[in-house]
Amino acid sequence: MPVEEFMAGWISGALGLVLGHPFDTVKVRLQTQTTYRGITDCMVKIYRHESLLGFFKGMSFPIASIAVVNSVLFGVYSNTLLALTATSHQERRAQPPSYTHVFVAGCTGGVLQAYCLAPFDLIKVRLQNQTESRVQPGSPQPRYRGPVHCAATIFQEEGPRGLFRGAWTLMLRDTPTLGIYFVTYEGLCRQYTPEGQNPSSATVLVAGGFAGIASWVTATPLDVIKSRMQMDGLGPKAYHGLLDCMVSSFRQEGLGVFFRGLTINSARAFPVNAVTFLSYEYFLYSWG
Ligand SMILES: C[N+](C)(C)CCCC[C@H](N)C(=O)O
Repeated sequence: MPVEEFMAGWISGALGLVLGHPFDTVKVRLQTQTTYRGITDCMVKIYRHESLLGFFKGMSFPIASIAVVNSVLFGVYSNTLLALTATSHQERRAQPPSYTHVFVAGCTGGVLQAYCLAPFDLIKVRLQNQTESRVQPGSPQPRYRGPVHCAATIFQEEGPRGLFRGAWTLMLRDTPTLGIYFVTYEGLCRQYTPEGQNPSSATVLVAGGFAGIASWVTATPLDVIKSRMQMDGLGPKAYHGLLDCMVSSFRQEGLGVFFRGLTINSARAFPVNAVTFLSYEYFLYSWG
């Protein structure tokens, strides 16, 4: 089984992740807390109260986990295509796979990566939602002192299954939307590349950026629900499940609730996925 795809997926994922994390923190706060009036207000408050560090809360764990998550996504995607079409990454430019195959391979990568991502994502969301200041002495201690402490506390307070809170919603969010991700990327690359050639760096950047946006736009409604389900383990339970969370969020906040974080998700998605695809293609090309 070709392993370069796994390696390239890992490194490119890490590069994209650091770039996008500040956007991600603002997004999670906007989705789960009601104290902010919008993106700018949220950014100003985080900066004033928690300094620049506030934007990077909860990042160390995703950096460690991206090794697993992104390499599973890209590795499974590429190897599923290999199984479906019998063409390796290098051969795929000359013999492009059908969009159905690309979609199926993307969904397969999506299911497996969601399973690996679930506990890491839960911890990230819990840490990002802690608003205690780290710089002011004498401010109250946050509930979780760091990722490992957070994992241990969830395990103790909510049981081993607690670590997979929101996992089902995460899988529903990621399976079709990662199919869309790869179809958009492939589609745009083919559109702007002469037949049989490799896409230029500019094409890869733009196609990757728009693939990220397309995937996040379609993922946002379930992303909101996912974040809420993940937070719903602290204190009395607010929701009976995925459907109940959707219905009661809609009743209380209207249709707009499903688009919370859409602007910031898209703004983050472009640079993150442009860099992810560019470095992925670059590594595969230079190792190939
Ligand atoms: C499927 N969903 C839209 C949730 C994620 C797709 C993009 C994955 C990328 N690592 C990123 O963080 O942007």
